[in-house]
Amino acid sequence: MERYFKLSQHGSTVRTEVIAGITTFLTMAYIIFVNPSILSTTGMDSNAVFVATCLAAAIGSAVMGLWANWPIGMAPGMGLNAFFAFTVVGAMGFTWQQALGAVFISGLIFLFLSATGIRRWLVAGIPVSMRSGVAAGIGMFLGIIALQSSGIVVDSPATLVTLGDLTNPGTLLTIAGFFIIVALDAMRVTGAILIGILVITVAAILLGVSQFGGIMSMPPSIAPTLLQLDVWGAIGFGIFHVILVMVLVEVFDATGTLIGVAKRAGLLKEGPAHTNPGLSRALMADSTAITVGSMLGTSSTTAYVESASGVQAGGRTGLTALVVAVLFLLAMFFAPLAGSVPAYATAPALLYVATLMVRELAELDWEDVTEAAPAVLTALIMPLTYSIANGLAFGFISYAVIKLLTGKVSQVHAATWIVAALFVIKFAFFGGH
Ligand SMILES: Nc1ncnc2[nH]cnc12
Repeated sequence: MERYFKLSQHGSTVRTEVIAGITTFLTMAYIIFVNPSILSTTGMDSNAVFVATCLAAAIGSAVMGLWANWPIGMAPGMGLNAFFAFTVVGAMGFTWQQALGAVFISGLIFLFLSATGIRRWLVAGIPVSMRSGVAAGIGMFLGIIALQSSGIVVDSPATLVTLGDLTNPGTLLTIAGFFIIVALDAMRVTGAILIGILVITVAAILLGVSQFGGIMSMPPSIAPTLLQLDVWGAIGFGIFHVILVMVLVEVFDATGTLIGVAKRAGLLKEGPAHTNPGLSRALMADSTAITVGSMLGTSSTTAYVESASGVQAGGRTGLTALVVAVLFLLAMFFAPLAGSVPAYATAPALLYVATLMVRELAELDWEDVTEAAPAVLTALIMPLTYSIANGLAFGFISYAVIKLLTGKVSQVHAATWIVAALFVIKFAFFGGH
């Protein structure tokens, strides 16, 4: 284990990695309940999607751990599942089988881009300033997920967002959990985040704020979605523009998350990011998981920003991801137990990590607005449109345009132009979707 994962070389131990893996899993586990509820709006069997979600997350996280040796959990992504259910099937009228076919093809294209040098060239086109913007934006994205799921921030017809009901017991538990985690982590207590999550879970159950759902249940059948993808139907029905959007969002969602979380873990120190062997392998793991996931019956799998919580808990190697994988497998049998951890308990962990990741903005050269403005825009758009890929899109487009207008075109990488143009085309044809 030590030799395979190079634990001591990364300054980690088996114990730390296990704690990190449990921490990341707990912050991601909501997806095994949320994904079936979103995808079943297309007519997919929600029990089968539950199993497909657990298996896709387990396989993706295992490949990430064993092949890339990075501490990053994978699962079907939010945003990507909504695009699948509400846009491709709901609004455009494709069948869910054809949509799965499109996910499969998008995974193969992503794999092709990763295996050839194209993906590396695309990553090289992300300016250094924007990389800080990505990490900070991911922090703020975690922040809004936490603030919303805990009820601290709620929607408002007048101002879009507003303060929630701070007398709600669940919301108060989140706030208490945040203070517990910050205090424990400041005192360098091992497993601070995990302790915080568990303390709030127990308190929520004791106070009757959330229910204890039981421990075990047998997994349902995956047959209704297994190998149901319709690849030829997808091609035949002219779904190419859907595939293009999927590839664009998958590549930049994954790249953004991987760069942001790996930067936080100190895994991107050597050399430029685009030549980092870990990143190449991580993206191969990502694209493989997308393809496998579509065969099982779920929308695109991606690297999870919530992994930043395990990194904060000390996770530095693939062993963390392998622990996440094992827990997703177990979750098929322990769904009631996993469901007993309420959002109120994981929100404080995500909120704490959010506060840490925004620090990346300090790396910016604030004297040069042609660098700072696109980076800040990248960061702001991520939480406010609930999408990492949208943040990158705004960053790329504004970077290119601002450099053009200020006579600094020579500083713009060719890949930046191409990606900016692709995103403009995407927005022109798909609007906000
Ligand atoms: N699409 C996504 N990208 C990264 N992390 C996520 N966590 C949940 N959905 C995600």
